[in-house]
Amino acid sequence: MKTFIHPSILSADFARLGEELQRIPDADAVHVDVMDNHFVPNLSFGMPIMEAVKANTDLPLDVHLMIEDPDRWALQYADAGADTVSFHVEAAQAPIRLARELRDRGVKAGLALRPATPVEPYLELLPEFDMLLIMTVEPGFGGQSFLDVMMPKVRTAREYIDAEQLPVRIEVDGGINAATIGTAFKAGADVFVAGSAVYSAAEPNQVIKDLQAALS
Ligand SMILES: O=C(CO)[C@@H](O)[C@H](O)COP(=O)(O)O
Ligand SMILES: [Fe+2]
Repeated sequence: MKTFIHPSILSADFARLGEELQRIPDADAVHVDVMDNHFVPNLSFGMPIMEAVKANTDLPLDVHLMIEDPDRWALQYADAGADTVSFHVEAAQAPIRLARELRDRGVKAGLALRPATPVEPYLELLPEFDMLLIMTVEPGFGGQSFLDVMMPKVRTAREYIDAEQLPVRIEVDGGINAATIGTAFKAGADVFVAGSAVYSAAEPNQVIKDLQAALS
């Protein structure tokens, strides 16, 4: 199975964002965490920073919206040059309509689940999506510990996606590092977000290479 490492710039130095983006040349995409202080108890950044990120990297942008009312805001991120826009099903009014609007714009649609949200009710929606984002920490902050208890959810999703032969990736987000990535991979994930593991290191790109090596 092809795998993808997506560093999260949430743990980057925002004062030097342009340079930070140049420090991860072996990343498969940049994970962009948008938080509104309502859906999660933290505020990160919105469209101006999204535009600055877009202007300072050629890597695809994997946008993770942790916001209320994504139906209202998600298309702006698509129009600003996202490769993928993931929104939380707990916050969306009309997830299928929104996924179709994103895909109509040529942008991949991702369905994100908080840790306490079961996957089973949403499996049949997956043909409408390109990615399932399974949170492996409570959304809101970088640097938290990986939740092993999410692995049955990843396995359930992997079994369904394989049985139905759906071209849907499974992204795990939160607490991914050299010690946890193998657990998530064995459960069936193929996209791995890593924020603090990458950006707290002296050489972020070496961490990306180490994570890739751990998967091979
Ligand atoms: O969406 C989120 C947090 O809500 C993540 O994308 C974090 O940014 C990942 O950070 P680490 O757990 O890897 O430090
Ligand atoms: Fe994220």
